[in-house]
Amino acid sequence: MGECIVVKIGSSSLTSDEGGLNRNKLDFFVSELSSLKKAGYSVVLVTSGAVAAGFRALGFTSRPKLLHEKQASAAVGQALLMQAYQESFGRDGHTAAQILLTRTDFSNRRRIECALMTMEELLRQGAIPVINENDTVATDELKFGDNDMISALVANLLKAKQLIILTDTDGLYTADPRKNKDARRIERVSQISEDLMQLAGGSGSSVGTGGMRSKLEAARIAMRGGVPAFVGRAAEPGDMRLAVDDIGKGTYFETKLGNLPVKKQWLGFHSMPLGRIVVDAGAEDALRTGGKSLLPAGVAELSGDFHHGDVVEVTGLSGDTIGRGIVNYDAWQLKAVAGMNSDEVKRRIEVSRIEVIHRDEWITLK
Ligand SMILES: Nc1ncnc2c1ncn2[C@@H]1O[C@H](COP(=O)(O)OP(=O)(O)O)[C@@H](O)[C@H]1O
Ligand SMILES: N[C@@H](CCC(=O)OP(=O)(O)O)C(=O)O
Repeated sequence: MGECIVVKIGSSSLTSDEGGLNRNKLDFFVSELSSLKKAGYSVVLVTSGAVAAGFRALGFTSRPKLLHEKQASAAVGQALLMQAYQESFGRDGHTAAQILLTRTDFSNRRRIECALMTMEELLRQGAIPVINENDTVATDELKFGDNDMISALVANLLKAKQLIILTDTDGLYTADPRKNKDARRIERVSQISEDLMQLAGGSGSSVGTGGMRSKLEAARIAMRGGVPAFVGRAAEPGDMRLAVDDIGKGTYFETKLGNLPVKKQWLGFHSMPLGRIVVDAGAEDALRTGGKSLLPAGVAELSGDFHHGDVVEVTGLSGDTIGRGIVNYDAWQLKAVAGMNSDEVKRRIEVSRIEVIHRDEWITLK
């Protein structure tokens, strides 16, 4: 099994504003992916396009807006999309395998481990997992919406060599290039700051959803998981290979961090925090740079009805997120001892562990 490359293709690259699949474009991407496989890489495809491929067949004249209309369109379009990939990969001698995932699947450790084992087995057998969000069952509040984030989470799970997010623009510009002719491309990014996020706008087409902003959020998660990312375009034969070889038409997001174990990925990216703990400046420093556990003395405030074993989000006094961890106290216990030194805590309450969050059960996020 070769090094793994996760490639995400957006609706705007596969369909037109009027809806329906553009088979020529799809065949082009498939031949690019086949050439990566030929070069020895394992390839995972995350593809959008189900809604855009399906809405016209149901009589809609443009991409529908209501959730149930989009879900119905996706039910039609996902089958069309998959049929097209199977035919096209089949012609190149490859087997395509459909995997549909929701946010709920990612937040359930057993389910996501099953999905990971399935993907690994498919790759071992030389097949190409083709992933999309399971649109027909994803509820509005819990929807990823676009596939940028799914592609980053999958790249982290598979500890991929690289995440390639293909879109209709050749990378991140200093402003939306559709609206600002003077916008310049940013070639390399080593940290995604809030200022950089401000440069990125929404979608430029009526079929795409996330825009550049959701691609930056995805790149940030991939970088945190130790996977470098590329956001750009593949329009000519060989472009995808150039992207992998570090000379593609787009923006590279570099990372010096190592891959995260699946347990830490779950904690950081998939778990649902049930409470919030605000820590003082000393504790913030200890968590961010010292690799230390959080002790009751550093707790300034807390909210939420959490219990021992639950995941909580930790913020600094300014309210900015620092990270997440598994808490060793019930909320009522921690309220009673917040800010106290450890000897005092032991005199007042009985806890299995003095650390509020042990460093082994902690991940720094920002
Ligand atoms: N700073 C920026 N740099 C590049 N593209 C941007 C920027 N801000 C907004 N965009 C828009 O993001 C669009 C790509 O996102 P989107 O339409 O969601 O595509 P996809 O369907 O591939 O996910 C581009 O067409 C562009 O108009
Ligand atoms: N799961 C949806 C993705 C919707 C979408 O447009 O996403 P994207 O093109 O990645 O911004 C679909 O297949 O239609």
